[in-house]
Amino acid sequence: MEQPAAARIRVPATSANLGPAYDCAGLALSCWDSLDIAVTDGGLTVEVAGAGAGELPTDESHLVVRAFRAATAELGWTPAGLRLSARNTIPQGRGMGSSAAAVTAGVLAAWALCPDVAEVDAEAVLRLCSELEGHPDNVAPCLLGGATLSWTTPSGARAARLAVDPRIAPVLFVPATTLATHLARGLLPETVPHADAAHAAGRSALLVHALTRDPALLLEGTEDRLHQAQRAPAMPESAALLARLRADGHAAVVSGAGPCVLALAVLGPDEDAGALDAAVQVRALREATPAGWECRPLPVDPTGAVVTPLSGDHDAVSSGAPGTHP
Ligand SMILES: Nc1ncnc2c1ncn2[C@@H]1O[C@H](COP(=O)(O)OP(=O)(O)O)[C@@H](O)[C@H]1O
Ligand SMILES: N[C@@H](CCOP(=O)(O)O)C(=O)O
Repeated sequence: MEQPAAARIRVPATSANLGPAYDCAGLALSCWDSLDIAVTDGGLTVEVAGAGAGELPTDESHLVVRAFRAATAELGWTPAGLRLSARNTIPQGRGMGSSAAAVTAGVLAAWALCPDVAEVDAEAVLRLCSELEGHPDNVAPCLLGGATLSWTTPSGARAARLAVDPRIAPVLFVPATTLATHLARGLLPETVPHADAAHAAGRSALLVHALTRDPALLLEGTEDRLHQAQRAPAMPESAALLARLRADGHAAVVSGAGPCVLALAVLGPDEDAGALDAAVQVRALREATPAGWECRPLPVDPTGAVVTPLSGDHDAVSSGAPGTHP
């Protein structure tokens, strides 16, 4: 069976941690980068439109290219040349998982285009993406869609998908400023008190229950002691917004390593679920938006990464987990 010479890869933004579940929970959001990647006779061409245009490199150091090369090396394949055309809508350095999306796109492209591969191995892709990214909590929802739990074993990262309660509506607050994830990780202490570890374990377990069965518990289920306060000096506006939203009863968290803030609104008329009228909630959140920030309701992306062959004579290539588009 002939592999496609080119593929279109669509990868979603993700919000990691969701409060207490540091490095292990994440949510895919309806905001995507789309990349056309083609094998050519030689050389490397990189074009970037949208987020990062004119700023991201267009050579071998481009993150999608680096991830593609890492995957082709694992697959034992050396393509002659490569053409990459990216249309990005995920802002970089904001805590929306742009680097995980880039890594996922590059690794999936290698699997989709490699002539010796019949189908994408979802486990191998998750393992390599997590190694390249350094933690699995963004790449797991990027690949699988919805909300995921992810963890690392001696043989690599693994992930499980959660069925998110459909009343939960993510609303993202996006500042103009950026914070590199590696710098934010450097702000965290080597160790934490046992009481804080116990708090994180309890709240993370509660978070899963609240996300899947009882959204009324989201405010308590998103309480964090492991990273948000420790990183606050690097993003004081985010910390202030977070405190204000939580004091008003919104289940708000720092998105990933920040500086975006994510609020999990609970929509619908079901008072037992702690829901307010949808319009009231979204209006209240919009009114809380600081000057210079953008308030973006972003529904959960249930699908995750999508791979579409752009030529060749066989059906869409996918990991089996990521969806496919006709
Ligand atoms: N679409 C992309 N294409 C190429 N490189 C990217 C892309 N998105 C992110 N990156 C790289 O990752 C960096 C941002 O990663 P990171 O600090 O983890 O922020 P984020 O929270 O957005 O993932 C960028 O500065 C860039 O080097
Ligand atoms: N668990 C990580 C998540 C980083 O997410 P990003 O979207 O900021 O890359 C962390 O908190 O460092």
